[in-house]
Amino acid sequence: MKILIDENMPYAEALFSDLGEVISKPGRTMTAEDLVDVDALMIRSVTKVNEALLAKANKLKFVGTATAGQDHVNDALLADRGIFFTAAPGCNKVGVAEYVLSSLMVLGQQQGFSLFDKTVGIIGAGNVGSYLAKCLDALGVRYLLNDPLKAEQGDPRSFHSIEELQAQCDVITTHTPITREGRYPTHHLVDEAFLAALKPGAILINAARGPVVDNQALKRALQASQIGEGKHLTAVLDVFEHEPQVDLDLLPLLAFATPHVAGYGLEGKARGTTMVYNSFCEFLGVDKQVEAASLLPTAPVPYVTLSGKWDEPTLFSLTQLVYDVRRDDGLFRREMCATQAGSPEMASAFDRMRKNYWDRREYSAITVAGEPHFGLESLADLGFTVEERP
Ligand SMILES: NC(=O)C1=CN([C@@H]2O[C@H](COP(=O)(O)OP(=O)(O)OC[C@H]3O[C@@H](n4cnc5c(N)ncnc54)[C@H](O)[C@@H]3O)[C@@H](O)[C@H]2O)C=CC1
Ligand SMILES: O=C(O)C(=O)[C@H](O)COP(=O)(O)O
Repeated sequence: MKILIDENMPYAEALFSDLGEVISKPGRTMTAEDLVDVDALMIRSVTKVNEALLAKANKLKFVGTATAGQDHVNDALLADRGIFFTAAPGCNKVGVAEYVLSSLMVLGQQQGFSLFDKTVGIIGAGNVGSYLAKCLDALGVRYLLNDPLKAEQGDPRSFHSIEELQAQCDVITTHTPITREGRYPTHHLVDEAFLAALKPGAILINAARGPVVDNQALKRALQASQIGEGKHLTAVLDVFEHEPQVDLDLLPLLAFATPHVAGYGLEGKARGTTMVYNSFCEFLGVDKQVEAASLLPTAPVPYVTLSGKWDEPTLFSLTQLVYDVRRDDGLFRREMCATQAGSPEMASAFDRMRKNYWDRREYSAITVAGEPHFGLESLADLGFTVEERP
């Protein structure tokens, strides 16, 4: 059996080699030719599964994407051809939420505000949005959810309109799929009118898909902010319209910019790979299942002892010890600015940074020890592993 995998899928080569012959290729440039005689295809978000890719897929029975988003896969086409399809919903929700928290805490330090005083608007209350809400609950930060689809499905949480978010929220963060059809399309959900309706000084974060935000409208709004006109907006983008190409006029206007790595924790990638692997084993009727946690190394700083009840600066230190968005932002700007807009070098640099991504961890990789009254419960709710000491 031949199994073709994206080379940017940690742990996949070792796991899938147990089941067949593994061929590993860059996901973005896979072609129809690569699928000749291939039985199973394991991908990430950069491989478009469409008619063109499947043109020579004479043996393909299984496609697995180790990602939450599925917009790169024509699932109806796979169903038509009788090819089994599986994804990894929720695999990287923790990484994305921790990306948002890092961005907000660093911005708080830079701009002189406390996250605890802010109201956060979460658009899209699925796996990522709900996990972020759980983290904000742990910290006691106010938030409003917007998700008309969940509201219509009878989800018992309290949902708010976009207008309410725009009027009340200091931060708006998008966690929807990219959709162009239906009653609630998300393509350019954040457009000129959306931006114009935000509170002055608002922060916008997009770690969903690039085209959820109209990048040209955002650029105009940020340019206006810079010359003292408009709303004084701040924007953080992990995803871009037309990536792996990046608008070099937009880049300097962003507070933080990263190459689609918000969900790139090692835990999240291991979950994505194992979810697909476990599903493939079930599909084959092979009695094997792998726990993502069993694949993970110990974190560089696995244990921290608190000397007292945590406060905001301590929370900052603890969370940034795990993930500081400035690390990715700095490298990304250097890499992008060394290339020409629209060039193949820019695309290569974008993908290289993702392929060679560092071993970023999630909060759970650190055990925080302290006395029971040090506020360990909130840290546990935020995702840290905690150890109570008498
Ligand atoms: N930057 C990154 O590294 C990552 C990006 N993503 C992106 O984030 C998206 C969300 O991820 P998950 O939460 O795991 O997906 P999910 O499918 O669990 O949740 C998406 C939510 O968005 C809601 N939604 C759809 N259209 C909406 C609209 N017009 N307005 C408000 N809400 C709407 C849905 O009802 C659903 O509850 C993914 O589809 C993917 O595109 C996901 C993981 C990592
Ligand atoms: O899961 C998703 O959806 C994502 O956006 C991925 O985290 C992006 O990573 P790649 O699949 O492009 O490596």
